[in-house]
Amino acid sequence: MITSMLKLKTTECEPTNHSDPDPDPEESTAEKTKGMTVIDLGNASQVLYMSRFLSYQDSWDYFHYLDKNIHWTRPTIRVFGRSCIQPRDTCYVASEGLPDLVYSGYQPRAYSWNEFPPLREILDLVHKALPGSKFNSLLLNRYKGGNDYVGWHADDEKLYGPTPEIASVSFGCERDFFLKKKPAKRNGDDPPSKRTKKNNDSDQHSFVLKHGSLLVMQGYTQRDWVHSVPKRVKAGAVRINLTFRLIC
Ligand SMILES: O=C(O)CCC(=O)C(=O)O
Ligand SMILES: [Fe+2]
Repeated sequence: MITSMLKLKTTECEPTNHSDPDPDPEESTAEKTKGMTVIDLGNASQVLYMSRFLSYQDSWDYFHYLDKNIHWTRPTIRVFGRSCIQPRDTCYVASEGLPDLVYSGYQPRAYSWNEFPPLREILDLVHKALPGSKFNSLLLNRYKGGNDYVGWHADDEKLYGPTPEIASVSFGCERDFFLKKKPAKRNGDDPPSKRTKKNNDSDQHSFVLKHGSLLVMQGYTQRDWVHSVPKRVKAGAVRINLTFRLIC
């Protein structure tokens, strides 16, 4: 039950049918226990996915709270030496006394958990679902429609350490989430035949991140893989995503 917020009116972007059967991503390679699908990416990297982490109605209540109350901004960032407006809204929440986060030349202001009690509730639920996990910061994203996206990247900032665990909770419009293996480092001594490696099916994975779902990246996923949420022109509605992280 959501205790720390008022119930808000629903909008017409909410789908009415919420009892769809929910196929497992990549059934053949995935293991599933207690509603959690585990995808082994190899070399000590793995992804967990839970499509119904939060109930349908709680998820809409959180969505409306976050959409209305978070101090969203769309900052200017630097990508490949060029300044551009980040193609989605963002906000950052972190525990006190942590080193500042800087990404793509941008240092977000860190808000306190106390300002947004529902975020603490979601954090507690994530901790419960992932025994042994400990998150102390949160990057929020709001995709206002299908033109908003996040390009290929890894969350490999030094302050997260060598094997960051990143827990991602999604609300609202479903969007694709892609994972792709980073190209192997080239060895100049290799003959040309060895330098061009064909793409393998196991080097790419895709998920449709459902309303109320939880996706977790673990192990060396940030070192060896990149991920993205591409543009989807037909995705008209808003999606909100929370990524919980631990600053060491
Ligand atoms: O929106 C998502 O699902 C992913 C967001 C993401 O990759 C990030 O904030 O680093
Ligand atoms: Fe990311």
